[in-house]
Amino acid sequence: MENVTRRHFFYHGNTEEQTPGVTEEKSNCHWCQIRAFPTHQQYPITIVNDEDDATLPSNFRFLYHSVLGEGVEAAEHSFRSGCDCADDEDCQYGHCLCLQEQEEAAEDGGAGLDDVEGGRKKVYRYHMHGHKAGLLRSKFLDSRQPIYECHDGCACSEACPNRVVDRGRKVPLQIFRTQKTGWGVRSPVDIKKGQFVDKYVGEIITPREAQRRRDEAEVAARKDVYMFALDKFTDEASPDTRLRGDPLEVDGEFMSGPTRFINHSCGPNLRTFARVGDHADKHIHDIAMFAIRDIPRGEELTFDYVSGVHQDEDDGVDQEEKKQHMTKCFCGSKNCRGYLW
Ligand SMILES: C[S@@+](CC[C@H](N)C(=O)[O-])C[C@H]1O[C@@H](n2cnc3c(N)ncnc32)[C@H](O)[C@@H]1O
Repeated sequence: MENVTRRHFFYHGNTEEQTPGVTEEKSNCHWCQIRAFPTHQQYPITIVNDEDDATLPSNFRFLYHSVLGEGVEAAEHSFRSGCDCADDEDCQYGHCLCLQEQEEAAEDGGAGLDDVEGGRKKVYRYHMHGHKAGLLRSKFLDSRQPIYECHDGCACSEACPNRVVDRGRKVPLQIFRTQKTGWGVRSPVDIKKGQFVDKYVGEIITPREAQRRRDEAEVAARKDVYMFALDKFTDEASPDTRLRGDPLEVDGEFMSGPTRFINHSCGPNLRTFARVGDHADKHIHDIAMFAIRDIPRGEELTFDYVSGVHQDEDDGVDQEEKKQHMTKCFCGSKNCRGYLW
């Protein structure tokens, strides 16, 4: 048990007057932090270690939502907009305001435009009906296009089929001690191909702050594994000035959710997707993780840390010399590339 948890284990219900320091202890306790998640009863996060005496880093704090760092702001209310589809069924066609750019992106990238029903183009990403409802459709599992969803600024209901990430995580997760790669994550329930698992949350920071943190880190690449650039909509020609220049980044090293403990695999079972709700918040878009195949309960969840990043083998540096400074990959998959970075 973690020291801080052990200290206040018997004083959970006590007030500060009864047990001075209890408030601070609770706020630093990982168990109290995950118990405070609104999804705790239905989809709890658990932490187990059957391998050694390690505990989660004491300077780590669980977050349910990302927090905005200094100099980072969400859009003003007057810039916000949502769709006006009064009928949830309508949020699958190209005329839904939330999906209009998805249609354009689909035309650009070739993945997305779909069936035409009664002359109306269906552009939704998720299965809408039947036992697959809510699952990302197979043809998009390889897509690099962002996912556009309806949100609380829309006229459709909370049950709208195009609000999968918006409704949040629907699977319990367990952070567990692995044999070779520190902490990892698994689920005590089966996860279906195309199912949304969770978002990567953390502190959203400016590019300047991100660079400062990299410079401060002993090994920049080691810091990089906790940082996600929110660059999906970066465009020098964008009329939205927040989308020009270097993007904001999410740092999950010291504040994040359970996905911060997901390890890398060269043959992963999850993939990350950029997801946006209100289009005014593209600069702080979500990083959403979906299963790319059926995952039986208990199997470790993994994603490819360097997916889509071109690694040049012939960069002029002696490969053997380079390997001495690289981190060995223990993913064990048959296509393992051997090194993390
Ligand atoms: C984002 S963290 C994942 C959680 C981490 N295992 C922990 O205990 O906090 C990334 C770090 O986990 C380790 N790791 C993740 N995947 C790995 C792999 N396939 N092989 C070796 N180490 C891995 C590396 O130390 C890496 O810097």
